[in-house]
Amino acid sequence: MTAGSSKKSGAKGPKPTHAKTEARTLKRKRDQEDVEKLRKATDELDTKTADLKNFTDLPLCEATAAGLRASHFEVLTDVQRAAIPLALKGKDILGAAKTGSGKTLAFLIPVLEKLYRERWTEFDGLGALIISPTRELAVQIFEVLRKIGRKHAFSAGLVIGGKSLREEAERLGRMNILVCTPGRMLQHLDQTAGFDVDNLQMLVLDEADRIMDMGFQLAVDALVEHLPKNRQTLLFSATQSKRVSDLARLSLKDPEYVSVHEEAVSATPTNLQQHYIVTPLTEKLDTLWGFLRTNLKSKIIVFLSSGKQVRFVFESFKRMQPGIPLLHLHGRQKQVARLEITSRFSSAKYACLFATDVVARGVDFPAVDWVIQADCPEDADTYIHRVGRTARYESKGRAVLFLDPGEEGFLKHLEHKKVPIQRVNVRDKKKASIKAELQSQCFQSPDLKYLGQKAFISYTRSVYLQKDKSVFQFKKLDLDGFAASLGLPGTPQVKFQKGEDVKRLKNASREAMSSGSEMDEDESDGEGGIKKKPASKKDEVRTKYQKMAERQNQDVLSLHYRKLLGDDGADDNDDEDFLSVKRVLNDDGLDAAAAGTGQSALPRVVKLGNNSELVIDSNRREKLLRSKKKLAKYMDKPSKLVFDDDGIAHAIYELQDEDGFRGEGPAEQLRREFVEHEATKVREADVGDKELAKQRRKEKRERQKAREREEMGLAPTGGGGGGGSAGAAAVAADARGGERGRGGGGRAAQEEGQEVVPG
Ligand SMILES: Nc1ncnc2c1ncn2[C@@H]1O[C@H](COP(=O)(O)OP(=O)(O)OP(=O)(O)O)[C@@H](O)[C@H]1O
Repeated sequence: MTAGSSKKSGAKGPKPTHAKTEARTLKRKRDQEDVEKLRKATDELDTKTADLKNFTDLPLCEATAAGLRASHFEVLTDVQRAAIPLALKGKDILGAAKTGSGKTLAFLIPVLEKLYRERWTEFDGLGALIISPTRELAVQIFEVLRKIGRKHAFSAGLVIGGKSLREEAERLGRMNILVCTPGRMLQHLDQTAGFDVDNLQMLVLDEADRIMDMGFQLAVDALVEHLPKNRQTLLFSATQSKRVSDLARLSLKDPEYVSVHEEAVSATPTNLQQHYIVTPLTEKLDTLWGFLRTNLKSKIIVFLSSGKQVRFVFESFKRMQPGIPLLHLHGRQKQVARLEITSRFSSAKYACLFATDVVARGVDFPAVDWVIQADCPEDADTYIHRVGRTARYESKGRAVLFLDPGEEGFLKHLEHKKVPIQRVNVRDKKKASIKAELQSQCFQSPDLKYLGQKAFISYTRSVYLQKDKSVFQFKKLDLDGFAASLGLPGTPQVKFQKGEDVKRLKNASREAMSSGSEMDEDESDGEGGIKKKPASKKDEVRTKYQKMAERQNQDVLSLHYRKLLGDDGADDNDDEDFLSVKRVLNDDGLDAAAAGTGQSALPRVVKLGNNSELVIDSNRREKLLRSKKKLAKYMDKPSKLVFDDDGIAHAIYELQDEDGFRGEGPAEQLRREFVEHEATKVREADVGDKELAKQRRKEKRERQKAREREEMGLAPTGGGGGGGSAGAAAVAADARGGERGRGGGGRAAQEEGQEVVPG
């Protein structure tokens, strides 16, 4: 019976709720049949012989197929063709394929299919967990998941920190698929009450070798502890390790090795051109500058070894305006800034991004023309991942590695890994030195000089700490030349602790997380990890040099630099730095923490007037406050002032403002009037002066005559008339000459008068 006929007869139709229930039952039945069909097709699929070209050749549910169609994915890539059928069959997979070859879809499609086939609903909780070593990569995976999973009803979430734990925790319980970074996820597993992962069907590790690297080992161990053993596990990377210990750690069951490019002649994409330039460390920035200036219409990523290098090169090049938009990205920036920069660079047509290895892996920036490795990577795997940011999927790309002559040993490692690379030279006419320009920039800006000092120390330190001494030879570094090439006025002193290990330092933050201490996910200058819990002052053993370095640099720390740090505010507690500069000041200039405790153990800043500041962070500086003389050294130079009749201070020379000057008439006329006026004054003064001089000469002569007469025994001559005239002359001179008359002729006249007045 149809709904229409029941209406006609006037009889009541079935209740709408019944219709809904019926429809739902029908749908469930259809879905069940669909799932059965898919399972059968998958079982029948012979992974060795099947001729798979397109996604439509795979046994995929309609929702996944529709998502792929809508995202314009049609033809399978090699790794997708090899991995997806095996994963659909429920196998654990260890997948390795070149950068940009489409590994993301190779694991996301099986994730969606697995949950679909299990008829996963919102009430079943977390079904799949995808782990990425960096936030950038996690965000990207999440975006691809949203695109191809748009027709599915699963809920998916991104857990990468940056929000409060509670905010994230509230949503976690409702998610079917989570994309996360290891540390943050572990935090939730440890701390979020009611977050249940017992049902988890699938665990995916993208960039697995990195995640299994020592920095994340402990986090991953702890994370896996929480997960059910009975799950499917997929591991993917462009450089896959097959370490048995790693596989045991993840409890992989008879994993299938999918290594589609193992037989390939090169480990890097065939459409990637790779070159290296031998350029001494002291000329590296010149070479980089020259390169940028000649490639203004390009999209370029420049990899540097640390966040400090990135900041210095970005800041200094920005001031010199190369003519291409500059961006910079490193692990110490706030998440919002990082995401914004990533999206700006993604959408830019021409731009240069200075970055650390935080974007070396997995990140899929569209249409990058060049990857420049200005600092030599720590190993060949890092090289392969870095160059993989260009020439992705079917596009072309070019990469250039800068090597100091001492680093040419690195080429052997590349050869061993099947990386084809050719030497090129910089054309002589393109060579130009920017040393003088950098020197002038550093001279003008203490902030830049400060960044340069930090860049110098972090670079030399990283070379010193590298394990591979065949490539990284600290002793061969021309430290003075390097410092000069950064524009620094002197060579900062560097001193290292024995037994330091660059990887351990880079990863220290991540290792710390295994202790389960309160922490937030973040990254070191390298790749993803967990922000280190700041060591207490007591725990922190600081060398004499560290203390000295702090003092050396604090005077150049200005407001501007704090602004520069801005989003990088967490800087400097990162790598047990020699130059720890961490000042959060409240209104009265006291360090917030110090003010709270009433102690001066933490640095505080004292304002000295004339806008200068002094950082007080040691007893020596504390004492300095008591001596005005010593303090004067830190103050600006005094300037002379004159006070007018109203007691208002003025500079000795004050320039009339231009408008006022112009309002008084034409400049030439004013000049003439001024000259005339001054000439009249001079003439008048001249007449007076001549008169006075004449008078003085006369008086002198008369005095002399009087003395001569006295000596000859004669009585004074001239009587009243003579005296009168002398007196009269003196009065006249006095009236004329004012002060001058009183001091000279006036007194003479009095004397003469006494002489002439009879006694
Ligand atoms: N089947 C496909 N058809 C067309 N484009 C594809 C296909 N698969 C992947 N791509 C595109 O290729 C690019 C690289 O894919 P993806 O990021 O998955 O590479 P990857 O192998 O994970 O690289 P990496 O090792 O650097 O992480 C992406 O832009 C993606 O959209």
